[in-house]
Amino acid sequence: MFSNQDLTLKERDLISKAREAKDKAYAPYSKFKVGAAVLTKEGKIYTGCNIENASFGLTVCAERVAIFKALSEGERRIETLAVIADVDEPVSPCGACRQVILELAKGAKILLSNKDGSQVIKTTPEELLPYGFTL
Ligand SMILES: O=c1ccn([C@H]2C[C@H](O)[C@@H](CO)O2)c(=O)[nH]1
Ligand SMILES: [Zn+2]
Repeated sequence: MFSNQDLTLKERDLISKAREAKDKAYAPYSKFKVGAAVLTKEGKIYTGCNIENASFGLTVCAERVAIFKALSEGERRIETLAVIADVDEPVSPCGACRQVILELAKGAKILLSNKDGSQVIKTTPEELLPYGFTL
């Protein structure tokens, strides 16, 4: 476990971009706002927030929005993914996102932050989804 001051400036910046994205979350049902930010190997940043729907199963998580935004702009090399939510302990991506991260953010550094960055977990796609399914 790390805290903000143990992180590089780049890592801190990515977490603060994720925090800004969190404020744009559309989460009228759960009221649980999540933000994510992807940094590509070329240095571009794509952000995402969770977007819910009255048909609950259609909800898309912040992580997937950020990753899909990057991929849809042609990006294929994700260096770091940061995720943040207003929680005391680092936010934990759902199973669906873990599967997507394993395939689309292969080799990336994953930063999972609590609300104020006082607790940050640095992990990997493989650690998040051991024995994950791939083709
Ligand atoms: O890592 C996570 C965990 C949850 N959510 C969203 C999905 C839903 O909108 C709300 C409550 O689960 O939070 C995310 O976006 N990312
Ligand atoms: Zn998810």
